Amino acid sequence: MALHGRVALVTGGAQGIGRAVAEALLKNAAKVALVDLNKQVGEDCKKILDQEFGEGNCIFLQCDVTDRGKLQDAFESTVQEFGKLDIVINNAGINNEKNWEKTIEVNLTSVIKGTYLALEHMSKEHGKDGGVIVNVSSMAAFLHSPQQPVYTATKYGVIGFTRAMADAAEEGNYGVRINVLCPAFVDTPLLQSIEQEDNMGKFVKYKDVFKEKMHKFGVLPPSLIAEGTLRLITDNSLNGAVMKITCSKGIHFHTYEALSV
Ligand SMILES: NC(=O)C1=CN([C@@H]2O[C@H](COP(=O)(O)OP(=O)(O)OC[C@H]3O[C@@H](n4cnc5c(N)ncnc54)[C@H](O)[C@@H]3O)[C@@H](O)[C@H]2O)C=CC1
Ligand SMILES: CC/C=C\C[C@H](O)/C=C/C=C\C=C\C=C\C(=O)[C@@H](O)C/C=C\CCC(=O)O
Repeated sequence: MALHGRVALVTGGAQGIGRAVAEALLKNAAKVALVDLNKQVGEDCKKILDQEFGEGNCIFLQCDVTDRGKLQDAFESTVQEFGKLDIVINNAGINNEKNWEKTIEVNLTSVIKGTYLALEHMSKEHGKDGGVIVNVSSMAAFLHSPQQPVYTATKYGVIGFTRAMADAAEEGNYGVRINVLCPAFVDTPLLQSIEQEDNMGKFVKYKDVFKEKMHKFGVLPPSLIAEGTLRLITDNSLNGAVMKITCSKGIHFHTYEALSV
């Protein structure tokens, strides 16, 4: 899929990885809807992106992705503003082992909601023209994080759901490719949460262990995650792909043993 003129919706688009993906899309002449809970950061981000890429290419929609109605409104507002929808990045995520139910709601349940809403607006089964969905998991799904058991579970879940949906999309001829992104540690505000008892709960006592792991594996720039995301969007051969991005191997793909059924 070429990006020029395409319309993308990015959840968690106000900062971090989501903002880097939005910037990369705008650099390639796509239109972007930033969907984010944080009104101030989102409006500030839009102002900066408007200055860099010109007005009319980016909108900010304040939305809590856990609120299905509000998320549906965000999809509809995006289509109303730009006339169509081609790309959905289900990126919004939190790291909270204290309020772990919230973590499941944001990191997994809302990715499922976002995927189903994306299909309602892009799939040929709904009379639309097709598109691409990228769901954001983590390397925590390959090197599970004892300090983040529920976060880890959500990221495992995103991979399983996305791979299953990719097969469903192919078998059902949805015209939609669905891929999953698994970054290692990335230099975003999310990393600050490991220091907070409000986020880590009883696991906060392991913050030095966590920091050692970050030192060992390194911390990636958000721009590299954006580069990988654009590859998942533009490479028409990729459906059900599990992209890993690490300091040691850069952008690469996880391969699974073929099922002997
Ligand atoms: N930073 C890292 O080391 C890694 C992050 N990831 C994943 O990448 C995704 C983005 O993370 P970062 O950019 O690092 O985090 P971040 O905290 O810098 O940005 C996340 C954005 O999502 C928004 N958000 C949070 N809850 C929301 C909700 N309920 N509704 C709407 N927006 C909401 C926040 O306001 C924020 O703007 C997450 O899914 C995270 O799990 C994956 C691997 C590594
Ligand atoms: C507060 C930040 C919260 C979450 C950040 C992120 O989502 C969690 C990451 C957890 C683990 C990261 C592991 C990184 C591993 C690597 O960088 C690899 O180079 C290690 C080598 C092999 C991994 C096994 C494999 O590739 O299958």
